[in-house]
This record gives sequence, C-alpha cells and structure tokens, in this order.
Amino acid sequence: MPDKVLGLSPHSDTGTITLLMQEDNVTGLQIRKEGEWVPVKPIPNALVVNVGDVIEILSNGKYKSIEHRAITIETKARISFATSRCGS
Ligand SMILES: O=C(O)CCC(=O)C(=O)O
Ligand SMILES: [Fe+2]
Repeated sequence: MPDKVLGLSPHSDTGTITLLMQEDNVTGLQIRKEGEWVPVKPIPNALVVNVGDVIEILSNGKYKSIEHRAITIETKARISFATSRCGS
C-alpha cells in the first residue's frame, strides 16, 4: 500500500556510516545537492554507503554528512534495509 505510507523526512545520519540496501528498480532515496533533491538510483548488487555526522565532525568537514530523505511512489512498493554504526 504505497499510498498509505509517508517515506522518511529529510535528515542526516547521526552515526559514523550507514549501509543501505535498496530494492532494484524503485528509486525512493534522494539527496539534497545545491538546494535540489536528487534521486539516488539503485545499482543492482550495490550498497549505498552514507557518511554520518560523526565522520563529518572527525574529518573536520572533509566528508559531508549529506541531507537525504526517502519518498514513496504511489504505484510501487519499496523496501530498503539500513544498518547504522555509531562508532562506539
Ligand atoms: O530508506 C531509505 O532509502 C533511507 C533510509 C535512511 O535514510 C536511514 O535509515 O537513515
Ligand atoms: Fe538516513
């Protein structure tokens, strides 16, 4: 029921890194680049590696903890699996 869910609000990840497995052929993840929302197309058999706030702080801003969100598509169900490391 993709029309009954909300997706994920804009945020940056708080930990070190997030590994994200997206379903092929359903683009829902978007990053904010220069004020625009840019879709992150799933690549078959590939993981998205997202840098979190801790890495941005530890690297003095060299690596950015990018703002992102997940949107829903009315006609397609989407499954993503995220695992996050907090560095402890
Ligand atoms: O479902 C997604 O593509 C995004 C998941 C996410 O941003 C998160 O778990 O922090
Ligand atoms: Fe996230």
